[in-house]
Amino acid sequence: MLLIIAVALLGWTLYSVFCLVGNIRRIQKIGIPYHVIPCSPVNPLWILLEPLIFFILGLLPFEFGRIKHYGRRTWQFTDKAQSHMRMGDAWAIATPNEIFVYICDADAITDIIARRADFVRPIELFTLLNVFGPNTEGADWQRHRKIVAAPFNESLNSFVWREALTQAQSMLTTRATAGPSGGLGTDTRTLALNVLAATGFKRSTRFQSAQEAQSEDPRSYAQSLKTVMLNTFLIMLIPPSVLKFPIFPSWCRRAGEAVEDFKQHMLNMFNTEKTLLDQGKPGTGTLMSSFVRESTVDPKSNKTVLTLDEILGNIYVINFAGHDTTAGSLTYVLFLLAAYPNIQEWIAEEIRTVFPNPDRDTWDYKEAFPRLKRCLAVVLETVRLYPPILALPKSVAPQSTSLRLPESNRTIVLPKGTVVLPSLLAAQTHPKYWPDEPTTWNPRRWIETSNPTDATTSTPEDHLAGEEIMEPRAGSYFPWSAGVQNCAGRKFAQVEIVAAMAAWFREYRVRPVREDGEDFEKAQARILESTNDSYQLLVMQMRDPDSAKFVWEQVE
Ligand code: HEM
Repeated sequence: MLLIIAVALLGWTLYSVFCLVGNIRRIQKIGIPYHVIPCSPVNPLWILLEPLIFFILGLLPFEFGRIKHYGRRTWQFTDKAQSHMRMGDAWAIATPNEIFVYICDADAITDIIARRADFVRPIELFTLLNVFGPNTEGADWQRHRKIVAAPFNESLNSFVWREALTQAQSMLTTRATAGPSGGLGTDTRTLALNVLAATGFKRSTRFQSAQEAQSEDPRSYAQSLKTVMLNTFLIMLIPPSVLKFPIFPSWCRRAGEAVEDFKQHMLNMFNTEKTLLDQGKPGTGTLMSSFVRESTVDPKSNKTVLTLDEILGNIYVINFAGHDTTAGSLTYVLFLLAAYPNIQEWIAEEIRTVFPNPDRDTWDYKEAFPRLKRCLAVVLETVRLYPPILALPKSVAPQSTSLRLPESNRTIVLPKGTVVLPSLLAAQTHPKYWPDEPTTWNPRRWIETSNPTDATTSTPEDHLAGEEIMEPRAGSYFPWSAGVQNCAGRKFAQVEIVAAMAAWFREYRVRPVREDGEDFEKAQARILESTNDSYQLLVMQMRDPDSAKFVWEQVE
């Protein structure tokens, strides 16, 4: 038995070395600098064992190439534009399975995003997302996208606005009464989940602190969704039916059950919508109504436009894509604002000007949102430095394809199957596109004054009215991706975070609670350090946003 295992291991190692050498030769033919790592950082087993592998690697007296840096899934987060500054606008990583080519040339990135037939989404890298139903690309993706994107309109955004104001107000009341306390990460997750459930699926939920939520039925819609979202990675790696086996600890079994509970809630919603539509009624006007309408049989082709599995898959993707991303961004926003009180004052000036009346019921989305440019600048700057998604992989689909790199005035030829990555965080922090302290969080960089007024005579209203959001160069900023495959929920997220900021900062300020002997600078450095202590589960997020303590102080 041991001999069979040893032979299999040796065979696998030799095969990996053979593939790796082949991939190195292919990169040498492309003619770009490269690094070699012995295992693909997107291999699920590698991801699962990452902490153990890096612990063992840390004990070794030598290093395999640059594996300690490039072997981590999140290496881009610490690297930012460093590798591109060292190796130029195109360089590669060779692994036994894939060649990853990183590109940081704004025009070339725009080209990659536009050439959808040449650079396709490698859905084999996204198979983990197929928990409730299939993920798609090509013609199938187009069919889904039309249906998924349809309900993301201004009427939904106005709903998001209202719900986010209500949830943020409740969060503020809870926190202001609690006094100095932690748990901010849990609060922002609750807020984001409640906004998503209410606007997308008409499941209005009252904001509850972590303690209150413990008493809620774990099988309710909100609680099962919360459990699914908190355990997404586990659920994607181990089938939920297997997770329910008694050999697993209770929290794993609960995660497996939550998938079934959530599926049952979605099926109930599906049936309710279907009954309403069958009765000739308009449906509840949610994302589910839109999907159910499309699940009917097309009389021309006699085919169902969306199958039930596809509907469940889409709902999962929206929940997954819309929850962690927005919750994480809200958390970064609050930490960064706590670290930069001057920016709190800067946005508060705008919020008070836009809303002279403190009564939130009078705050109208259509009238106010376009005027909250400083608040939007905070969102844009936060996802510039802390994007939830670090990489937007594309795979070369034809036999080979050429890519022009205008900045270094050359063209490279990429073989079929190469994974090409527009370097999102590198482009967003490269000094060639962001010359002014590119790695410092500074929302003011987003504001241009189109019509400078005389500071001594103009009113704050005049001054604010002259402010415009700066338009970054195409290909140098794409946290929501770009082109036709961009994020369907971009404005949803922006409206939600801006509304929450307006609700919080008109009358309140958030301050870090100082630890023993700390002055403000030390507290600020500690808070910024926790934003940089981030990791990637499915999207980037702070490792421990709950332990830092904050206090909310009323200023008016
Ligand atoms: C800060 C917040 C957000 C960021 C930075 C973000 C970013 C992204 C990115 C980069 C993609 C493209 C992924 C790829 O091409 O592989 C994407 C796709 C998507 N996002 Fe978002 N997202 C955010 C919030 C949301 C929200 C709130 C929703 C919905 C409520 C949402 C729904 C989607 C959907 C449905 C897709 C798939 C689009 C498609 O394939 O056609 N996102 N998002």
